[in-house]
Parts: sequence; C-alpha cells; structure tokens
Amino acid sequence: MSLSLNKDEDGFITPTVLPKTTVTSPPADDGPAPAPAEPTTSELLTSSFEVTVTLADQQGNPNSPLYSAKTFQELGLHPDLLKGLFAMGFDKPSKIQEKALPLLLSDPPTNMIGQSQSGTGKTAAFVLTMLSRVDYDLHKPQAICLAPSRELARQIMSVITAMGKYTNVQTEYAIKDNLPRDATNITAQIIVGTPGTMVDLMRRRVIDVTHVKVFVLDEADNMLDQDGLGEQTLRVKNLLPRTPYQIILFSATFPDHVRLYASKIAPKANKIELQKEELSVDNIRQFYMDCKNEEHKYDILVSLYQLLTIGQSIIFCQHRHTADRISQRMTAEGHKVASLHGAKDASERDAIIDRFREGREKVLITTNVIARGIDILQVNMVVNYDLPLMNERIKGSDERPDIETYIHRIGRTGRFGRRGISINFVHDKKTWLQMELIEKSLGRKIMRIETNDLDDMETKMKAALK
Ligand SMILES: Nc1ncnc2c1ncn2[C@@H]1O[C@H](COP(=O)(O)OP(=O)(O)OP(=O)(O)O)[C@@H](O)[C@H]1O
Repeated sequence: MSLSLNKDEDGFITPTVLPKTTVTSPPADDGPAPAPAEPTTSELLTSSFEVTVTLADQQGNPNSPLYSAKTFQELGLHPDLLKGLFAMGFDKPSKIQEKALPLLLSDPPTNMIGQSQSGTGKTAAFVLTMLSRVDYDLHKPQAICLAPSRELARQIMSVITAMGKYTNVQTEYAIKDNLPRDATNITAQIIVGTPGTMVDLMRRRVIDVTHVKVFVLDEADNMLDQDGLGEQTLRVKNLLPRTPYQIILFSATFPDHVRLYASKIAPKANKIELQKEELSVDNIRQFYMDCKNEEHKYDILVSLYQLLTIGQSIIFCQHRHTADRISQRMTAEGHKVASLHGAKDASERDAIIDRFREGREKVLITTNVIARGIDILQVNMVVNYDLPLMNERIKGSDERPDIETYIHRIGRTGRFGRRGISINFVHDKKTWLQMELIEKSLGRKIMRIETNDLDDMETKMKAALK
C-alpha cells in the first residue's frame, strides 16, 4: 500500500503547503526507516493487525520531513559509524539529518539550534555528532547530553550504544540512583543524563569537565525554559569550562520566549527552523470525543480498550493520581494496563518503560513525564485523557492549553512516517474551548468521533491507520 496523502471525509489533510525547513547560518557577528508503518489489514478489532514499513516511499517524497536526496556516505562519517548506522537499518538520512549533519560535523565546530517535527530523526543527528567528535583514546568526559527525563536519557543512550557499536566508545549515565554514591571519577567519553544529577556529579568532580567539547540539549526548549528545567540546565552550563565547546540544541518546538534565550545560550548558531503550521506531522490523525463528564471519560476509555491494545497506546493524564486511579480501576476490572509517573522510584520506572518498550504491556497510562522524545514504533494511538494545560508547566498561569506539550504528546505516535491516531477527551465547555484553541494554533482539523457509536469509532480509526 502506498502512503500517498489524501484529504478524506475523516479530515486527514493532505499537506497543501510543502513542509519547508528554513536553514539559517549565523550572521557574521551575531553572538556563535523503517518508514511509514501501515496496517496491512483493516481488521482493527482482531489481533491480526500488523504494521509494515516502506521507508523508501517517504524518504523519496520531497514533501516529507523524512525526504532525503543524499547519502550517509557523502557526509564523510567514519566507516565504523557508517557500519553502526547501516546495522540499525538507517539507509539514508532524513531531511533534518541531511541538513543538520554537514553543519554539525564541520570544523571548526559551530553551534546548532535545530528544529524538526517529532519522530523525524533528530537523535541520530546529535548522537552522530558526539560519536564523531570524541577522541576514543582519551578516557575523559568529552560530550555531555541532557534530556528532561530518565526515560529519554536511557533511550538516547541506547541509540549511542547501537550507533557506536563498532567503536570503542565508553558511556555513562548521570541519572538518579545509577552510580554508587562513592563513585569518584567517570572516565567515559559520553555522559547522558538529567540536569539535576549532572550538576551533582559535576560539583562533586566525579565528572571532570576539562575536556568537554560537545554539549547537547535534547528537548532544548523544555531544558531552557525557566518554567521547565532552565535553572538546572544553566547550572550545568555554568560548570562547563570556559574553553570553547560546541552547543547543540534540538527540539520539535521552540516557543518564541525560549527561541531568543536559546540564541543566547548557543551563540552564533546555525539554525534550522520550522514555521508554526509545520509543527505537527501529517501522518497523525487527530480526533476528539465529546464525553458527558469526568466519569464518562473513564467509561469511554474502557470501551476503547480493544482498540488501544491492537498496537500500543499511551494515555496522558494531568495528574499522577489520575494515572494511578485509572490504572488501578482498569486493572481491577480485568484489563491489562500500566502506569508510569515521576513519583515512582527509579528502578520501578525503568522496569515499567522497559516492559512497555518490549510490548509486554500495551497500554501505558502516564503524565507529561514521557510526553517528550520517547520513541516506541508500535505506539499507534495516543489519548489525551486530560488535555495538557499551561498551568501544569507554569504555576499560577491560567488554564490555556499547552500547545507545545500537545505536539510532543501526540508525537509519541506516527514515528518516522508511520501512521498514528490521537484522541482528545473533552467533557465540558472549558475543555472544548481548549481543544478549539489547539486546533486553531496548529491549523489542523480535529475530527469528532461519536462516543456512543462503537462502529463509527472503529470505522474512523481503521481509515486513519490505513
Ligand atoms: N535515517 C533514518 N533511517 C531510518 N530510520 C531512522 C532514521 N533516522 C531516525 N530513524 C528512526 O526514526 C525514529 C524517530 O527518530 P528520533 O527518535 O530521533 O526522532 P526525534 O526527531 O528525535 O523525535 P522527537 O521530537 O519525538 O524527540 C527512531 O525510531 C529512529 O530509529
């Protein structure tokens, strides 16, 4: 089946505006596939549902953020890294990789602020840069990478390990409860972690920063936002040496108030930017369900269970206690679901996400903790049980929808051109208006699915995943 995009009655919009990516080089004196996964059967309510991948289609389509006219070979990568890439099944670079890698790898190193839609391969771009720049004979930290959650740090590490499989790279985590308290000296070349633990290890000089030459912030807008992890990230940066190092900031979103600050943190950066209307990928079809009240949301979720378990699904709630409550109720009623949030301890969090990654759990009920970056190809459905709101991020703010978090949440599906579905639950005027604001900001139609018509639900979902 080909992945040509059509507008249909379900509101799946063909991109009429070609996704343009703007690349800006620093002004002279301004501060420095697998592929489209497609169900091969429309039998959504049977377990015979499969996902096949036809990477070449989308990477050959100039309208796609996965498009590539170039090859990894042309990028002058070390043969050991090329081997690693091919072993991972990466045949050619995606658009962001094709544009960013020559800039990231050029000498002298230049900073980079890179934006590209979720699931389009940003990780490989910064991982390849770290792996290309470190000196494997020097047993000192040389690349520091920060991510907003331990789950994402662990995922980035797995990409480094896979891509660096044919090199002698040594890596270490800076995440909670990973190193023994009496660890004294990290000799690994690449360290990946969350900012709090990274600061701690740097302050205690367990990490010697003298030789650091690359500093990466994944999900950079969140890492720099003063209402997010900005303060902690700045602490890490202030502990880095005064000698020049390359700063790389990547995210699918850069809201205006962070964009300016990002340019200060990464001076004279090359910039790859997206326009507002290009923020969300077109292969995720967005729906909403009009629920009667909070309790009805729960009933609807339960009625969706069969659909949720065909591939894998992530259900996002506003609060940890909601995630736990729903998960306990559904479990008591005989459904198999797991819940994950920041109040669980480190080893439990690792076990839960690992089980989900391995497909042993099919439904994960969670909070914004894994809204960003998590890449699990089988996830074909995301449910916003509660819409993301600004006041979850910014204390005391009003109840405006949090557009950036929405983009990241729905981006947990539709990875690297695969098809995916997102469903928003609305249950009163306020949530309806919030959803309308999301729809307006993204310029994408969010289609209604009837809550009392399971057949309609099934038909629309089948069509969306086809
Ligand atoms: N060149 C490539 N060829 C084939 N698959 C690729 C390529 N680059 C990346 N991928 C795959 O695409 C998926 C998405 O990549 P990645 O997680 O880096 O996206 P991202 O842009 O960082 O997304 P997010 O914004 O959600 O963090 C991964 O499963 C990755 O293995």
